[in-house]
Amino acid sequence: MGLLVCFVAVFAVIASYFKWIHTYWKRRGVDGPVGLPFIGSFYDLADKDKPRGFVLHEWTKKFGSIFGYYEGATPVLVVSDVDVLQEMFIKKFDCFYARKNTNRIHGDLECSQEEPRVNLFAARGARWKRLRSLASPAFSVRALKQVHGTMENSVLCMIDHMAKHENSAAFNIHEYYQEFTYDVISRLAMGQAYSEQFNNEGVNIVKKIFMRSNRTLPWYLAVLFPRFQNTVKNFFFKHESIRGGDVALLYKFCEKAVYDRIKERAANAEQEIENDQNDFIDMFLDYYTEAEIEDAEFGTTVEKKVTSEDVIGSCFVFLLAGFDTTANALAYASYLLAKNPEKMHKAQLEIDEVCTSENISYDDIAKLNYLDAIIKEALKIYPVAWFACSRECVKTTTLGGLVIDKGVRIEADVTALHHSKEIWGDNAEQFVPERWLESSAPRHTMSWIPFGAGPRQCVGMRLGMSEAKTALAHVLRKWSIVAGPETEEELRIQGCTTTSPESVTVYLEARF
Ligand code: HEM
Repeated sequence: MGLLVCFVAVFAVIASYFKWIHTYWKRRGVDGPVGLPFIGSFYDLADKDKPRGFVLHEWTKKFGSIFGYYEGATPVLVVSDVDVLQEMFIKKFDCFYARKNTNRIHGDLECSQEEPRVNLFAARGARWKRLRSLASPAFSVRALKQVHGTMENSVLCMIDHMAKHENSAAFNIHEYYQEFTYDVISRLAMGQAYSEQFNNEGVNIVKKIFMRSNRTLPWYLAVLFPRFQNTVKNFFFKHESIRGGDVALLYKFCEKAVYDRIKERAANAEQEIENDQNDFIDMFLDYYTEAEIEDAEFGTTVEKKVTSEDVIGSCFVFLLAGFDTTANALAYASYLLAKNPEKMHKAQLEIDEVCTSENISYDDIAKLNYLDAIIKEALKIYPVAWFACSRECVKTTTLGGLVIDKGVRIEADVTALHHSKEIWGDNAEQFVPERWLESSAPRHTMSWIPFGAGPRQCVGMRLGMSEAKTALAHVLRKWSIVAGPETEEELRIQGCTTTSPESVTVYLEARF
């Protein structure tokens, strides 16, 4: 009996705590969805078949450009007001330098003793600054020009694979883009020597990681008790939503690649042989140390040093981030082109005029303005990585006059921005690449943020854009992408992290 009373009392305390927490926004005069007891809106936002970006957008329509919800015990603010986003992403970056990472359960992301294997995407504070300063040179124009040949070679291999569909039955073009982007990132980041499209077991592993459901016990526990995230992580370490299953398999690839390279470099150094590798691992390992790194406070200068765990974490995130986003962007662009043949012909004319040699150089790509506009427009209509456009408040401050406490998380409703008639006019939701070529008044910098914004904007943006343009330029030079009876009337979009089309079914018609 005594035990039962205790249990009821503890339950009552927890329930009252959650009830009180769930009035956080109301107490501040901010509207929003009610959500379920304890878990708030987590369940609604964790459905793989209804990506959370769509749910958030429905709420924006109902509650306006600033509203709040609860992910378990954590208040989250959703913003689609351009000035408030500018304040958060840029002006007050010092108070919002952490990305919202609730469900990744990575432990303390600023402390290397707590979480040695952090990656650039999840890292915070001075750790993030250190990793970012190491990664950025790999994505500079100079570096991209150097790797353009390798990337174009992967495009040509994709074209060879696609050729079997020429003037033939409809097929899912998305699969080809997925093989292609995984191939590119494996070659650039992991030192894979040759193209391995349709022969790379990593592709299925990564696809499965992106298609995981978030409705799992460790995630429920982590959102319910954010203060105990680390305990949850340690207890469920081998669970597939943390470091088990496909995630463990992918980490194994990265571990092997990094440790093999460390050994190879040590052997080369002994024999005084110069390193001839030139991928991301090698670039990171130029700053390798076996000593433990003590990252200071955010805002202090960072030393360019990495541990093997940092490098493994970064390779892991490059494989994920470099694969899905660009493949999806290509699939959406292809779908829009198939549905809008007149725009496709316009792009083909531009490609024919600019790309007069067999190879398409980095400089040619820079001249393809209409193709650039097509990809931007595709990312406007279908933002693929809105979940990443988020921050966590690390120092209590204000946003748009509203007090934001440390620990509160903020998400941008990217769809609301990209589809806003106020920003883009009456044709906001239509496919109009021409809008990018008009010299009308410049739009607010937060109107289009498929790559995020501010100092934490996507580090791979240039690589993603140049990959997408090179691939589409080669495809459209050879074929027209044509819609037919099998082409989806509307795309079925899924995913808990990124938004991925289930399939994009098109025909390839030879042009010449
Ligand atoms: C069309 C392609 C891509 C899209 C739409 C995209 C989108 C995004 C977005 C929205 C963010 C969050 C930015 C923010 O918080 O402000 C991000 C971050 C990131 N992306 Fe991309 N991305 C793409 C391609 C790539 C590629 C090719 C790579 C690398 C190989 C990459 C690596 C990363 C990394 C490492 C971060 C974290 C950066 C940081 O926190 O400092 N992305 N990306």
